[in-house]
Amino acid sequence: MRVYRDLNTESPAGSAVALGMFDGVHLGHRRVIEAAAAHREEWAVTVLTFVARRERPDKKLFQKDIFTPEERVRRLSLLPVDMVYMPDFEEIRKLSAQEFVHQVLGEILHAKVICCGEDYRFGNHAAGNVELLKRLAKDICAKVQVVSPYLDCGEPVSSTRIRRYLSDGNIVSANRLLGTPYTIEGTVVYGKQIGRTLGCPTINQELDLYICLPKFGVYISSVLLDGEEYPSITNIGVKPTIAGERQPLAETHIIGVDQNLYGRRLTVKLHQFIRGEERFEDLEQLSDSIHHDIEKARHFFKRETN
Ligand SMILES: Cc1cc2nc3c(=O)[nH]c(=O)nc-3n(C[C@H](O)[C@H](O)[C@H](O)COP(=O)(O)O)c2cc1C
Ligand SMILES: Nc1ncnc2c1ncn2[C@@H]1O[C@H](COP(=O)(O)OP(=O)(O)O)[C@@H](O)[C@H]1O
Repeated sequence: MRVYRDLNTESPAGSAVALGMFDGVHLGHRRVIEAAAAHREEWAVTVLTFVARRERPDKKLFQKDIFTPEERVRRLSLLPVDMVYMPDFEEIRKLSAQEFVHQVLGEILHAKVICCGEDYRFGNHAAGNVELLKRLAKDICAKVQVVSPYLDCGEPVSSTRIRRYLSDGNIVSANRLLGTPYTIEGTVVYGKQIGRTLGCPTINQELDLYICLPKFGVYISSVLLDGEEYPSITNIGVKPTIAGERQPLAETHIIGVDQNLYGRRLTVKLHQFIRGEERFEDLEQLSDSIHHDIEKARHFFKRETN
């Protein structure tokens, strides 16, 4: 899969284009991509998305994304996609609806088939809708395929729903809608080296503050290490029991591993929320609670394998 971070490269051939933000690359997004991928024998399967602005001019944050753009690309790369165009939003923001279809979809992507969801908007001030897309697509001899919303429990699967589940700690529902577990990816950094004194060393990963963080608390998780998946337990939060700065971290104890992991880039999958983060009276109470959490994780994986 080739990834272009701007619109300067013309598609070498005709393409079946999936349009959308695709934040989360959830089950609904996959339907749109599958609709484009159904034309793979004939056309290159191309995802046209963009990197949203993170701050407003007044420095306030826009709505946070589920995943970083890098994670979005990684998830897209697991699907039948040949090319991803992911320009900065600024590059397409000013284009009128007609310019977007004629110039971007027509001249750059050579779109032959255009797939999108019912609520897809495009062009300056998001003025274009699916009806206008169908009309303008005729000018470039492309067909439009509108994919109806994919439902879960009778409700459309949406990035908004997933964000809400994440902030409620409902990781099971978030994972169901994502179609694959929510992940945290990052380099292992040094902490205060207290973990090992509690009998629970943890890999510490910094969290991107521009993404929608899961509810602070403890999660049953797993870590992919040298091609093998290990059970683990993760705390996401600011560890209020420990004095010091309050940068949110993901801290994960990997069960059955004793290895120096500093500097490694690792992926942690979250499976189940077990409790909120607490401020304990002392380190002994914290340690007791962590060991209780580890037991719960062991039990969870024992059930999974039986
Ligand atoms: C399973 C688990 C649960 C945790 N729960 C809490 C908690 O409820 N409150 C808290 O302040 N810290 C919690 N922590 C974070 C610990 O305080 C932290 O891992 C420990 O102090 C070691 O930090 P270090 O990596 O800087 O050495 C938890 C860590 C783990 C692995
Ligand atoms: N089972 C394990 N799970 C997580 N980290 C481990 C494990 N065994 C050894 N380690 C190593 O120990 C380090 C964590 O020890 P810890 O005392 O918590 O230090 P720090 O405060 O720097 O995170 C990890 O970064 C990793 O290199």
